[in-house]
Amino acid sequence: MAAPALARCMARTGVLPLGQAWGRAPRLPPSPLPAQRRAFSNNKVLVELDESAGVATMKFKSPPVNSLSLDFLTEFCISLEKLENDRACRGVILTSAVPKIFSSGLDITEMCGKSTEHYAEFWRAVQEMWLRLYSSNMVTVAAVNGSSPAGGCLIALTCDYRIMAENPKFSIGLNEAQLGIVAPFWFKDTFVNVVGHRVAESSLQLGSLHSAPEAHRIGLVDELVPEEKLKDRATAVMQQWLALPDHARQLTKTMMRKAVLDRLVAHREEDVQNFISFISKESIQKSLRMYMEMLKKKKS
Ligand SMILES: CC/C=C\CCC/C=C/C(=O)SCCNC(=O)CCNC(=O)[C@H](O)C(C)(C)COP(=O)(O)OP(=O)(O)OC[C@H]1O[C@@H](n2cnc3c(N)ncnc32)[C@H](O)[C@@H]1OP(=O)(O)O
Repeated sequence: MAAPALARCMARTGVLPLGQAWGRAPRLPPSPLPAQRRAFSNNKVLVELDESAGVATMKFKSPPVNSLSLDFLTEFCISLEKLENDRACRGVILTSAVPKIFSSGLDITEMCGKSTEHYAEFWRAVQEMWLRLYSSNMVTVAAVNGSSPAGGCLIALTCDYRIMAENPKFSIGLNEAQLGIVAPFWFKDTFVNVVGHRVAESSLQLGSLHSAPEAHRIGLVDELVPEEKLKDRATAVMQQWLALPDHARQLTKTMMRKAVLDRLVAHREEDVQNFISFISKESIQKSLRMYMEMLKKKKS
């Protein structure tokens, strides 16, 4: 691949190949030192690590809508990898610093009118984000504090647990079909693993965006809480998960997710080529352009 974002990411962070990350020694519980907080930030995400609790909070901060651009995905992977390699961190809470939006999904402008090389680089970055998060040794909790269509929903689905603010105006779902595009098999597999085949089948075909209460009813999110309680509830859930020995939880997670992860790892390049040929079609480009125009018109 021609100087892809992930190659840069690996060069900068010394990231291990995915398979090796699984074989990593179990995390140690944090040492009983006085409470210590560390923070690091880049253009797209802000990370605060509470060393005494062993928990990091990663806040998406890419206004206006936290769209998953190539830059965002690269910075996300770098931050996640830093935490993954930090023995003081056993869990991460993903949330948004942008009011009312968790993430608007893949950045549509990255999929419109670009070169084949760009599509390949972008798609590899999307794959990498999912592979790293789905196989993370850390406990991952999504604190969904806003709308979360498509790729934004995928991020939440990829976590171990989802808590959503109970605002009925917030929606979540894999709405790709509404854009005239198709969620790839690993989006679908992740969705099926959370909500089951029947719900996933109709929701995916209709490209449904579910209101927060409906998302809870179909099991897309695990619980709803008032927005002002979201942070505290995510912290409490995290403590509950971290009360268990890491090695038992990690091995169980690996067992539950391995088949789905292995499927993409085995077909990664094929999946990139499939994305390129699909997204390059003139009919698909036209659908995406029309969708972007519709978003703009909605504003005026
Ligand atoms: C073989 C496999 C092939 C393909 C697989 C591809 C899988 C794709 C996965 C995806 O994630 S596709 C993206 C799907 N996302 C959406 O449908 C969300 C679209 N956005 C919205 O619905 C809304 O913007 C909102 C997130 C609900 C926020 O609404 P709000 O009213 O607050 O903001 P507004 O609509 O005015 O948007 C502000 C600004 O941001 C631009 N925008 C919004 N979403 C995206 C996006 N996903 N990518 C790029 N840009 C986006 C929007 O156009 C506005 O821009 P402007 O200020 O310049 O007009």
